[in-house]
Amino acid sequence: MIKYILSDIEGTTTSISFVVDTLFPYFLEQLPLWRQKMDLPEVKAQIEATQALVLAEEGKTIDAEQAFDYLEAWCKADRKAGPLKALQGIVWKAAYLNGQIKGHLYPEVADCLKNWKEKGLELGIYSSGSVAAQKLLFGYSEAGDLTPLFSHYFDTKVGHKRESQSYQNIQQAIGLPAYEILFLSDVPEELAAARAAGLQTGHLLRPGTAPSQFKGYANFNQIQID
Ligand SMILES: CSCCC(=O)C(=O)COP(=O)(O)O
Ligand SMILES: [Mg+2]
Repeated sequence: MIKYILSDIEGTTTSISFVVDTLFPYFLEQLPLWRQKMDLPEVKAQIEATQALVLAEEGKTIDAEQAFDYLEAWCKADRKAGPLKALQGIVWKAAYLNGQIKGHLYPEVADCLKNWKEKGLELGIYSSGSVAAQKLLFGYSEAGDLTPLFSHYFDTKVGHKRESQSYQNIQQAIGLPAYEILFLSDVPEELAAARAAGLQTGHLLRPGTAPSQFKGYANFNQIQID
């Protein structure tokens, strides 16, 4: 019996277009201003993390300006790199707080999440977006503040989404048997990794997503929890 629903964000609760056509352009537009703020501790930490990642991956030592160039290029390439995701969360914060951006949700998502919670299920999020960015999206969503619904938020600090060890780490953090956790995502490789860790899986087939070997659902209303 399912006791916990763990959901992906982009392509599952939220359209890919919101991320690619609203969030990423806002980040890229604001990035030149943040180059001027590279001494802020939270920005400096992500520059240093970018420098460490480039050194590890390419054996190259880069300065802070070059780190910003990498972050810009990674955003344009939709690379799910930890320092980029952390900086995006920092940059997006102002736009959520001043109402310029509201987190997109597919129409049935908020009500389904509330119904599941009322039925006694626990809810969690696992996304490549940073935990801070996840809380902004659900805290300032089109359906209001949904953050009280969630017991846990996981990002790639727990591991990458296509690796089964990440789901084992999540299962241990949640403290329920793996078969009582249902993971929802639009990406079959993520579902395969979750299944390998013993989780149940559901493939969200939002417009533009192709079916796979995993049980598919056009939207959250189709997911029956007994
Ligand atoms: C919650 S932050 C906005 C989405 C984002 O940047 C991202 O990388 C989402 O990836 P997901 O793992 O939710 O498909
Ligand atoms: Mg996704």
